[in-house]
Amino acid sequence: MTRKVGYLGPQGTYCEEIALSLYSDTSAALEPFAGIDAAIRAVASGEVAESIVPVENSLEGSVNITLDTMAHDVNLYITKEVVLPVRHNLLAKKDSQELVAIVSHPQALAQCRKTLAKLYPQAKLKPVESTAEAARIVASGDGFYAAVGSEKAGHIYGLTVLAANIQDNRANSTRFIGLERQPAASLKGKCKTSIVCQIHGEKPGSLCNILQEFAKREVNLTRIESRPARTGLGMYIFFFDIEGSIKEDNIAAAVRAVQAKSLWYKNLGSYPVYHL
Ligand SMILES: O=C(O)C(=O)C[C@]1(C(=O)O)C=C[C@@H](O)C=C1
Repeated sequence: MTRKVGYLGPQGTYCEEIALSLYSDTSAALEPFAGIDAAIRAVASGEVAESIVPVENSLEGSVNITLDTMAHDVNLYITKEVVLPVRHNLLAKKDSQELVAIVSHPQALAQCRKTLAKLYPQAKLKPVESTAEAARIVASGDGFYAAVGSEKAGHIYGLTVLAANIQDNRANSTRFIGLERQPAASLKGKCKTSIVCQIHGEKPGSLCNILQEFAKREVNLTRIESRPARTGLGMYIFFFDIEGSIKEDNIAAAVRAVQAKSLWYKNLGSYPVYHL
């Protein structure tokens, strides 16, 4: 049976670019989804074997819907991480008018905020589900809108590039993850491990106490992110990204110790890291 791989669609998103680079030489069938949460849930329901979704951008930080869906709504494993340098373009119809609005994924708009304010101060910024959906909307509109997206999205939807490289920072890059129902089969090369937990937060030093489990075993963390626990105001869950795989004894021991000290804990898996 053909392996199905979901991504945030429609055709022409950065998620699709990642999926194509991973699976173009195989028989995987790529399936677009209208939202990040829909792409993730499709893995949990068995509709697809894997989905590719964004998790963090170097300028704008976490993609919250990805973190929240993984923590609260599904039980899936991260099986790969792919880092993509993101170069945004302003895409419009050939006969475009003075721009009334610029549409895109909220993360993409935020990554270009200063540049867009300088170039088109009059234009309103309108968030939509993805950069390619923005290009599709602009292509079917009346010429008063432009989209922030990839050059490829411009080609697909027949738009011209009004301005290239409009991200506010040259180092703009996004981390994408593959999510599956089983943990990664192979852990070769550079790997990371992710966990999420809720800890007893009332006592002073609670977070420090958890962090010491990593420090005393010389386990390096690459990221800590907190999100609302959804159990009350001021209650948080913490995501930890760890350098290395769970096959390493010190990491396995640190993770076990953190689990034992947590009110709630979820293993998000160990996975290889790739750069495009
Ligand atoms: O809309 C897309 O093309 C996406 O793949 C989503 C997304 C994101 O959510 O971060 C991915 C990369 C860019 O950073 C901007 C948008």
